[in-house]
Amino acid sequence: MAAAAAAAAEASSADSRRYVVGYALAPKKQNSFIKPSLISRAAARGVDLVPVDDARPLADQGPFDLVIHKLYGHDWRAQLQAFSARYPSVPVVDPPHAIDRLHNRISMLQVVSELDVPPGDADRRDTFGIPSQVVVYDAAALADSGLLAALRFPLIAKPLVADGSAKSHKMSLVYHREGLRKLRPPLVLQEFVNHGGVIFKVYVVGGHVTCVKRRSLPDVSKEILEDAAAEGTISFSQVSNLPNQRTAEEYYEDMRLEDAVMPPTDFVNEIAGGLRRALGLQLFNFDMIRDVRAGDRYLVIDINYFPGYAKMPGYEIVLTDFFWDMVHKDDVALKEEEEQSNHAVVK
Ligand SMILES: Nc1ncnc2c1ncn2[C@@H]1O[C@H](COP(=O)(O)OP(=O)(O)OP(=O)(O)O)[C@@H](O)[C@H]1O
Ligand SMILES: O=P(O)(O)O[C@H]1[C@H](OP(=O)(O)O)[C@@H](OP(=O)(O)O)[C@@H](O)[C@@H](O)[C@@H]1OP(=O)(O)O
Ligand SMILES: [Mg+2]
Ligand SMILES: [Mg+2]
Repeated sequence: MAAAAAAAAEASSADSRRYVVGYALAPKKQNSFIKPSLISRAAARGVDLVPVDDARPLADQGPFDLVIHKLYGHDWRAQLQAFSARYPSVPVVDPPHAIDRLHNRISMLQVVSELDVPPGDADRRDTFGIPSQVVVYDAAALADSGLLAALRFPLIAKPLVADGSAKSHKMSLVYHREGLRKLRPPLVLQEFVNHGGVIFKVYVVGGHVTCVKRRSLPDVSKEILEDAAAEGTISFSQVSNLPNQRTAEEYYEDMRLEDAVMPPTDFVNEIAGGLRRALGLQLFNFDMIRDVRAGDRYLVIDINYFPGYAKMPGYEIVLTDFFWDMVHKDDVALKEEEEQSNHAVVK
């Protein structure tokens, strides 16, 4: 967005016009995202956040200048369609068909493999990709050694479907082949990559990108891998629950999150921008780990729609800016057109 056009649009909105953002979120998401600090920050810029009433048709509500949502299902889709038919110029963030791609852990990461990111800085050696993985639809396939030939243990088994249910977050670490027997397909078997116990979470909000570091699963030691008597499988759904030879707590005492080096900002921004374009989404985050075997190799392991933004530093400002940009899209485009035609006249 041209800075002058944005400033002009903002100045002209110093009038009393208020904008309404309708939000349709599950109760848990509403509690974590619609904080008083966000409501007041947005209100100060003329943007009011209003809940969508799930007992009434969406198209009968409003008027809204923007709709944001994280709800699924046939009925909700139909409601969004009816709304867009009645108010074609009101943006709906994000389109359900684009969100769908993130509900399957294969299609979710396929987009990373297909990403066309420019090489950027010629000196940069950092590369990115995804861990080797296969999809397993049934128990018979788990016994198929051909299918697993391409993978090296340890593996992490993830439910194929990533629909936000508690079940879809249940993971297992599988150290040995026998451990596979306990698993329940459909799932994705992905190589577990040692990454120093630190994960990078990259939050995308329209054109804004923030990368933060968090604790992750500890590395799997050589001793555990070589211990034939060790448990074949360990299940977990939250990293903090992970049992291990050394408890996660002991491990984390050794590992100082502050010491972890962040990936280069322009590298992260390019991946984030590429994903935003390829996915056609404005609100998502992705998890990235750095392979300890090659310090300049990064792997994207997860992409989430409308994640827990309240954990992102400065989330109120970032989200308010995004809402403001979305409700002023037309003003800004108009100003830019005007500016361009003025330039043309001066020439
Ligand atoms: N291939 C991998 N190698 C090493 N660690 C991994 C790998 N995949 C996942 N992990 C670890 O397991 C955790 C959970 O995996 P993942 O992020 O795929 O699950 P999720 O349930 O979709 O998470 P979220 O809560 O972010 O949606 C990661 O945060 C990371 O700590
Ligand atoms: O709030 P929700 O229920 O949507 O939970 C989301 C959670 O945000 P929260 O922090 O608000 O719990 C996200 O955490 P961060 O990656 O940002 O750390 C991430 O785990 C998403 O995958 C979850 O979405 P789901 O996949 O379960 O739909
Ligand atoms: Mg994750
Ligand atoms: Mg996820």
